[in-house]
Amino acid sequence: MSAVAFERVTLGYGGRRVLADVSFSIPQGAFVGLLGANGAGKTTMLRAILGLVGPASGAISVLGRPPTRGNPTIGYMPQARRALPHPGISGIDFVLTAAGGHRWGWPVATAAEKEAAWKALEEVGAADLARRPLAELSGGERQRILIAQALIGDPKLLLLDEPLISLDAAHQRVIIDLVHEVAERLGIAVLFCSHEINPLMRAVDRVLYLGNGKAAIGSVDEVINGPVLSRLYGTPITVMRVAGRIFVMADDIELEGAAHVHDV
Ligand SMILES: Nc1ncnc2c1ncn2[C@@H]1O[C@H](COP(=O)(O)OP(=O)(O)OP(=O)(O)O)[C@@H](O)[C@H]1O
Repeated sequence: MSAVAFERVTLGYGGRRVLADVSFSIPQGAFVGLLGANGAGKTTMLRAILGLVGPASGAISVLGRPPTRGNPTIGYMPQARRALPHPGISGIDFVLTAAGGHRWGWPVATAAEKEAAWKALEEVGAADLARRPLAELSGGERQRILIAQALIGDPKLLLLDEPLISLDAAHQRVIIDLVHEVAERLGIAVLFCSHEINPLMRAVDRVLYLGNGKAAIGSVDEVINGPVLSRLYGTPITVMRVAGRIFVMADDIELEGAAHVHDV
């Protein structure tokens, strides 16, 4: 049984297609980098796995079952710009919202919910940060709290939407190593959405690259090369490796990294 399987899946909004006839599968416990240009459909794919966007055609399976909303086997970390309810909330109260310990806006967690929240915070080494307001934390510290929230309920699949956004290279490395270590220890498959392959190279088993409505999956070498990316971008792409880093270029413009902009 795969962690995630897409069989000839088409996704879109209204009549507008985002992905067309896409098939792939992700084994349990695999660490997969989900890449693609702005608007390629990364978030839409995560939303489909969460059961929030239904396929126009084809079949999606998540740990052997069709997607359902509120699936407890999935931990989801939305993009930070969409994630925070209000800045004054403390880390522990934020994590408790995922444990079900907030009702009508009040923290009325049961002992079991509190225990689950502190356990998740400890998994990511964030228990010391948890009583501080999220607004006071650095970007890297806040990402730890968001990852802790995604770990509530002992998921078997983690969907992380751009956890590296607005982090410097050193903090990116810390977050990737943390997710890698926790996922390996707990046997969790990870779909790690990023706009750049380089920071992920130390952790990924596979890359799932989206573009032009299509997807390619495989090792870094199998996917991040001129022929495959030219197909996904619909334009001639050159892939260069310099000092262990990969540069994806169309004409003289670097496509990954600098070209990928978010309104953070
Ligand atoms: N709720 C929606 N209704 C209509 N169109 C949408 C909706 N959400 C996303 N889209 C469109 O679907 C396409 C894919 O968007 P999506 O957010 O999945 O891309 P992405 O790869 O995650 O992009 P980014 O890297 O910018 O976050 C885009 O063209 C976007 O405008």
